[in-house]
Amino acid sequence: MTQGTDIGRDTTGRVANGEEATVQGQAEILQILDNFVESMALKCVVELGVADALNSDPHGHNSPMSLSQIAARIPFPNLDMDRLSRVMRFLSYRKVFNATVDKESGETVFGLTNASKWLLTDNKSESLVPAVLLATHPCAMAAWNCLSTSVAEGGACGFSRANGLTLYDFQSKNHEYKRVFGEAMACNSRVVMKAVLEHYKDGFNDVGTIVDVGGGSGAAVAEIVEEHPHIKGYNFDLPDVVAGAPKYPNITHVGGDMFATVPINADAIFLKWILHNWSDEKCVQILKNCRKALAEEKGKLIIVEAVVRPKSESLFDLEAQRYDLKMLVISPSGKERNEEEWKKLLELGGFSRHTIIEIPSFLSIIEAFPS
Ligand SMILES: C[S@@+](CC[C@H](N)C(=O)[O-])C[C@H]1O[C@@H](n2cnc3c(N)ncnc32)[C@H](O)[C@@H]1O
Repeated sequence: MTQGTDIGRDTTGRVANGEEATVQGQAEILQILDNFVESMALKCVVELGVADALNSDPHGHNSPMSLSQIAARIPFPNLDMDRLSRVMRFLSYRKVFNATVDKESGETVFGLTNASKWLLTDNKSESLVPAVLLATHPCAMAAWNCLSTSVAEGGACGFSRANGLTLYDFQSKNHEYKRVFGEAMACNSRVVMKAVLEHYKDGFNDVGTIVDVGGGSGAAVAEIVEEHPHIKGYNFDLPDVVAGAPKYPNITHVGGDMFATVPINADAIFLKWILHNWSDEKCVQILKNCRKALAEEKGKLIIVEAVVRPKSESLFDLEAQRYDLKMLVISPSGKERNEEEWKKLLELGGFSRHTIIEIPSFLSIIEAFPS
């Protein structure tokens, strides 16, 4: 019988000493390389509605379900049960679902885990379904195939190369993609705002007026004001964006251009997921305009953005690193920044002092104060 050396194992099945590091390296690359399998399996169960099926027990017991019980709750009459069982076996191995054997029937039954609860569609502030659908959308995936060309040649980003138009021009022509993109942004905002409101409560205590610069529909500032009713809120965005924004109590929509001026004086400016879209030069312009609009004594800027860290030390550090490449692929100048880059940018924009506050999210809060 062939001894184990040709497969990198000794006779006891242990990886042979001399080859240990090489085999370990192979396994590490395979783990990174095949991460797309997890993404696509997530997409599969989201599109089939598996988590919702597992949550659809009319008595609200959420008891584990066999494959056929899941299938009965999925609206696809030609479901291939063998394929579904393999997808479920894999995602249970990856701890997205909890697979156990039912003592009475001997059948494998599946239940939700803390991870798959985020795949429920009706769990608005705790759902990542729209994020799954955007990340795995064919137009988004095609952009990644142009990553190497965009790095090798510079110029257009992966998204423009793959889809023929910049992200925003493409959305104006492709309404399905625009909807998927918009829903993913709103999903991200709901999830992040929950963390901001729960973990930055005191940060709003001494704020009388707040402006959300690039606030889109105004949903974020509306949530802040709802939670802190002593605050008067303004939502500032491009004129055509605020023209279509819904009305919220205690919120005034103001249209304008943040590169020209922020035309409202305030105690605080909220800047969520704006600066990562722009080059350093453009960011400095925005920051200087925010600085001019802030109260001299107690004014502060509340930035909500990723902070890229060199090593994985907290739950979300990998996601912040990944987001930098996501920005690289969809935008010619957008990027995520590390602590040093934030410090430099803020100083150039007129904010000499800042504190980074970690919240349970892949975004952090950066409180910045005028000099
Ligand atoms: C990525 S979205 C972020 C929206 C929101 N802050 C959030 O976190 O969901 C960027 C926003 O910046 C706005 N924006 C782009 N250019 C702008 C400008 N020159 N002046 C004001 N707002 C602008 C866009 O309309 C959009 O609503």
